[in-house]
Amino acid sequence: MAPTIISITLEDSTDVTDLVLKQGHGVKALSEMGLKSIPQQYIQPLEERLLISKIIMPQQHQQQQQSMIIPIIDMSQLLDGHDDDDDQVLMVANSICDAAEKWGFFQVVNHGVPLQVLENVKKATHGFFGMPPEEKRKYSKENSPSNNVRLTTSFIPQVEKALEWKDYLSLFYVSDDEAEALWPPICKDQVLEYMKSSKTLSNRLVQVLMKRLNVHEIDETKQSLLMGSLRANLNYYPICPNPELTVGVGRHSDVSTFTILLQDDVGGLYVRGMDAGGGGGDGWIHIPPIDGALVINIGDALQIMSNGRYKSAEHRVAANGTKNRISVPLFINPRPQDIIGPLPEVLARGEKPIYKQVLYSDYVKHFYRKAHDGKKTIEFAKITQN
Ligand SMILES: COc1cc(/C=C/C(=O)SCCNC(=O)CCNC(=O)[C@H](O)C(C)(C)COP(=O)(O)OP(=O)(O)OC[C@H]2O[C@@H](n3cnc4c(N)ncnc43)[C@H](O)[C@@H]2OP(=O)(O)O)ccc1O
Ligand SMILES: O=C(O)CCC(=O)C(=O)O
Ligand SMILES: [Fe+2]
Repeated sequence: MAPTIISITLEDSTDVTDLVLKQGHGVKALSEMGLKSIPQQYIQPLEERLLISKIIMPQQHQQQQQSMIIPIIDMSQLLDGHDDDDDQVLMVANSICDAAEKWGFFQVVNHGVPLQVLENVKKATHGFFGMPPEEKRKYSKENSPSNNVRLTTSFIPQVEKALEWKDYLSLFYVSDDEAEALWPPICKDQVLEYMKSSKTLSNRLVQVLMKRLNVHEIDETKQSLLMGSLRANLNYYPICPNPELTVGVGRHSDVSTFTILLQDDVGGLYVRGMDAGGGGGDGWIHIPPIDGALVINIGDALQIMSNGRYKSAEHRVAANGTKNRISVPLFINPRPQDIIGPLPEVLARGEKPIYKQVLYSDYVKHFYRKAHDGKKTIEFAKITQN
């Protein structure tokens, strides 16, 4: 679809807020106006920009050690119905749990989600953001018929000191009927298909991760606690005239149990590296796009339920000066009404809990109350020593 021509010039900050937020054109419209430089609202403080000096180059981490590489895991053995005691299955399961403990990030291939489903959802994302503004505006907070369908920009513009160079449509799954009635027709079927065909992968990942936590049977209550709600975000990062001054997404960890992320071939997702002692380092490692792969990252809810054993990794997205980028994270979460805390099976080994029991919707609301701030959200659930 041809880009919409917007015949206005930006003279002051009110124009930007009005155009991007109130009129719902998003940052995509700013990108398509051919600005020579980004409006001042998007200029991030120096400490939040991704400086080249902070990027850990692949050659560098190969030289440093093999153990600095974010794993790419072939899931076929796990999904092919082999016995759980099969040596190869055990090896794959161990790689998943090790990656979740060390990085909180890994990529999977042969994951069972048909590649056509992934292609369709990427195409549908472009389709949605390519619609005329008056069509997209129907899904903004002011116009959307439901809180479960929301088109917005940046992260939470009302509370952010500097905006992020991203538009996104957030779709919270309640039922097929609701999706049918309320989700944008241009992407509804493709997102539903993506959600449904990711179920086997999600179930298998959860089984494997739970086994290491001493949880051998996932009954209905546990299943719902770990993966009772689903949200898909359709992220659109348009070309940015000054990518070095802003961000696509600021440093954060997801609040999910875990996230399945589909990215296109543009690149720009970075995860925080590790220092020699295994703590968070100050370098950033690129998660390279791999055709047909999915990125898996552990979220805060699983860090809390595993009492800190699995790590919700801090990650960020760089803005891009030459290409539009899309990604489609699928957040697999507890239900809003669930109470989350360290699992009894984890504490049964005598570990002291480091997180308290919190209502998941309180946790998520706390996340949405502030701008992205690295790993600070999880402090909401920490037991404070006195
Ligand atoms: C990292 O970059 C991101 C990440 C994300 C999102 C990540 C995730 O969503 S992960 C999983 C989230 N968990 C759930 O969705 C659980 C189910 N949902 C809920 O529990 C509730 O919807 C709620 C989130 C707790 C809010 O419910 P409610 O009490 O009814 O309040 P609301 O009026 O709906 O919202 C209050 C306040 O929160 C913000 N907000 C809520 N939902 C969204 C959303 N989908 N997108 C953006 N902001 C949201 C918002 O500030 C609301 O205030 P308003 O004044 O706007 O009403 C997303 C984006 C990233 O860049
Ligand atoms: O676009 C990406 O690669 C990641 C986006 C992300 O981290 C998120 O939406 O939570
Ligand atoms: Fe994220």
